[in-house]
Amino acid sequence: MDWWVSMPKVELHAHLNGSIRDSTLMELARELGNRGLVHFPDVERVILKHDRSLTEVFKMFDLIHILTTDHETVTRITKEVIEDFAAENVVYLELRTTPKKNVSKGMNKKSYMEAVLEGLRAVSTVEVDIFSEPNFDCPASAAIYARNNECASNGTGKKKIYVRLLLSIDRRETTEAAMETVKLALEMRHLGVVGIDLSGNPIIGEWLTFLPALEFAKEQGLLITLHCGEVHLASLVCPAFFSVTP
Ligand SMILES: CNc1ncnc2c1ncn2[C@@H]1O[C@H](COP(=O)(O)O)[C@@H](O)[C@H]1O
Repeated sequence: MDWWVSMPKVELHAHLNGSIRDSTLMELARELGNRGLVHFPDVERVILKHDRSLTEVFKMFDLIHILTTDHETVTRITKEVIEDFAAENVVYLELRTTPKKNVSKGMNKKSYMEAVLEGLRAVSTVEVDIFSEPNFDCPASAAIYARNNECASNGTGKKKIYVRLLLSIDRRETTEAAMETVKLALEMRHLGVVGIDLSGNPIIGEWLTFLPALEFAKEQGLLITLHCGEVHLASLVCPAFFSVTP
């Protein structure tokens, strides 16, 4: 195993829908293609393209969101993403995702997050710990070679990954929708949710739209992460972000 793979790692910036396996995206696209809902060759081209511009990145996310609209798929990608990070010896993962509504699939923000939690429970290659304080006192290698090691989790012989969740507010959302996400995060605090993220296309939306929800989150003790500075114009409002001291 390459040393950089075997080295225990902390991943603090993973977007669920930005971490899906290409093979899964292709499979989902092919299924929708077979049902006539997308034109598979076009989707395939987008998925396999490298060196995307920022605009193309956000078009890609719109496409991915078309492929991952139902609860089962959200559960599947969550499971796979955790297993993939664990396979690369990530021992602590902060996974962020935007709770979504999709009336045609009977999905609301809460049921979306329940599907994510179901994905955490479905992970089989590694023990997922969303509750306990991370303990990195065990030798780093214990996280990797947990078998027969007293640092191994509950005698399962599996290595362990600590996972914490952040709920993202998409810059396309309204103040009310942002507030709904914060309230959901508060409701799910005992389930590994530690914070709120503001993300999405930086040229869309106004900082003031999200401020009430972010201030409320902060008052309630949630941690906050903010995407800022990806494009020059949007960078100009970054100093305002520090009023909520992420
Ligand atoms: C390039 N840098 C970035 N800047 C800003 N937002 C980003 C991002 N990369 C990803 N996202 C945000 O994460 C969503 C996908 O994951 P989820 O559907 O939430 O799981 C994107 O739609 C976007 O809102």
